[in-house]
Amino acid sequence: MAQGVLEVDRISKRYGEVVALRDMAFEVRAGELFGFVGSNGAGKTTTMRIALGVLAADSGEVRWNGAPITLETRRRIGYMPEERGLYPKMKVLEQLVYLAELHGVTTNDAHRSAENWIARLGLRDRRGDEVQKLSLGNQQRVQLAAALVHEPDVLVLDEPFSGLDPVAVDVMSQVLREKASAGVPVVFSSHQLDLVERLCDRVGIVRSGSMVACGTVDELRAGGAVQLVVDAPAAQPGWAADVPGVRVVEVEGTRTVLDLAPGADDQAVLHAALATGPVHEFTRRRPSLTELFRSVVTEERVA
Ligand SMILES: Nc1ncnc2c1ncn2[C@@H]1O[C@H](COP(=O)(O)OP(=O)(O)OP(=O)(O)O)[C@@H](O)[C@H]1O
Repeated sequence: MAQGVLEVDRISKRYGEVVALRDMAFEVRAGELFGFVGSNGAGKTTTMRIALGVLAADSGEVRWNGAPITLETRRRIGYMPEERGLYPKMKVLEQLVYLAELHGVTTNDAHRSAENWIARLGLRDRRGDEVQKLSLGNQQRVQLAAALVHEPDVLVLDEPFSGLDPVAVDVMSQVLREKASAGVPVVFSSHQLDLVERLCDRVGIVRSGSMVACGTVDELRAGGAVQLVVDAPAAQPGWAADVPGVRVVEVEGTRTVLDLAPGADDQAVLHAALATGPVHEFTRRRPSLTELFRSVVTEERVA
């Protein structure tokens, strides 16, 4: 039996004519922070709702520890929905205690845990305020506390970082890292790819309802095209256009970033650059997660 693993096994889902998910598959292991990325409408929220059991898949299965998700397992998942689901008129502490109790925590433990997360997430001064009176960022901190207050075995978070200030981003990152280190599988969606790249053990890129790339950031980058960064201050636009197997990705001031097709000759690029004048930098590198993501999304638009 797969212990401490959340498995999403070829789930499909249609909304009428719209195919939201097509054989979506991945797993999140104990102790792992998994970043779930994809363009708007790619299917992230639908996947998370199905994983939590609030939405049924047309086919496929989500398993926790090798068994299909049941009502009982659902209680052990900490979920942060995209449309934040707090009671606006309820006070912060009261609300967290209530939510913990709903998950089966005793009143004493619920108080202890709620106070702990309130302190940890910088909400001490706000614990007696109605949620609706908090700023959006603080409401989001409460939402994270709500996902954590019953000390869940799995964390599924839909865009937990959106709208947070940099300090709150750091606190959120630390909490997620700690939870993962304590053996909790953590999956979260985000459009902040630099953050995902920095934070996650593995990343899944979703396109049109399916997983199109999945692995560590290094594995994904190793699968991307080799890039060259060339700083040739005297070069005119189009200086590399005649070199076979080369595509200009972007121009940053005097630096040009180029994709090299397999088998393309980097020395031919160097010759073309030297023909324009001095060359101050000539570096091979792999694409960043953001660049990989862009190329996946571009393929989506072309397809
Ligand atoms: N209740 C619904 N009724 C009809 N279509 C829906 C419904 N919910 C989602 N969809 C469609 O399913 C597809 C996947 O949507 P989903 O919300 O899962 O994407 P997402 O990756 O979370 O997007 P975003 O990054 O914008 O939050 C989209 O085409 C969306 O329009």
